[in-house]
Amino acid sequence: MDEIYAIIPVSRFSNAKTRLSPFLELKEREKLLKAMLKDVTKTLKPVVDEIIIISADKEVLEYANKLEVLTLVENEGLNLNTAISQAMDWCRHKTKKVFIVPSDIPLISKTNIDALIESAKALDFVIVPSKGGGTNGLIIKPLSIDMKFGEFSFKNHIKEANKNGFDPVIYDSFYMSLDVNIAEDLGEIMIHGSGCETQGYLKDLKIGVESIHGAERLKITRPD
Ligand SMILES: Nc1nc2c(ncn2[C@@H]2O[C@H](COP(=O)(O)OP(=O)(O)OP(=O)(O)O)[C@@H](O)[C@H]2O)c(=O)[nH]1
Ligand SMILES: C[C@H](OP(=O)(O)O)C(=O)O
Repeated sequence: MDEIYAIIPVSRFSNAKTRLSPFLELKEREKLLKAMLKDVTKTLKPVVDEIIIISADKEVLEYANKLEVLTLVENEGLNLNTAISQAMDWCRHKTKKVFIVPSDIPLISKTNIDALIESAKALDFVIVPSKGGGTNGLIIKPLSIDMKFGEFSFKNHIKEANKNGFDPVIYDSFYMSLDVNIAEDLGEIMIHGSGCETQGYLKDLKIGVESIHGAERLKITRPD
């Protein structure tokens, strides 16, 4: 039996990062997702036994093949939580642990991923919080809790851990907490993401970032 597999759920390219649609066009959002997937898979490859990308989108799965990871076709009618459960079911007799990771955390390469994986091997439940109350990493035994991705999933995953008798360990990583959902998040990638594929793509788009001290922290710019 292997030690740990990463599971990366990926939505359809046509649904990719809809909250960025005021700022990036559909094709640009697809390219952003591809760049983020490159960063995430490159970071995970050396530290896990397998990476599984699960998606309902044929084109996403074709791209995943190019990244040389395993792919699973999501069953029809599933949502994010049930898709992850499908992937966990597929690997439950193959690996002791799964590391559930979203596709939109390109700064994962800046965190101490070896330390996270090593410490998690001896633990039942490790969770990485995201900005805004979500979950950007979960290391558990396959199917040992119900998936609660969605609104305030960090709090809900902790509840699930407690309900199932696990002692939740919180792994605090600034870089992994930064998922890319809105324009301001692109600014964080411009600030912290040197060397990342994702920053390279945003530079191609000539995305700029300025510090402002108003209702928002960052102003994101782009030439017309
Ligand atoms: N397989 C699968 N992955 C999903 C699904 N919905 C979201 N994801 C993935 O789950 C992770 C977290 O997604 P979110 O940040 O909540 O949403 P998003 O779809 O990327 O972006 P928005 O459209 O802006 O909400 C990302 O890796 C998504 O690609 C789904 O229905 N199936
Ligand atoms: C799926 C959701 O992602 P977010 O909306 O925080 O990006 C979550 O982490 O529960």
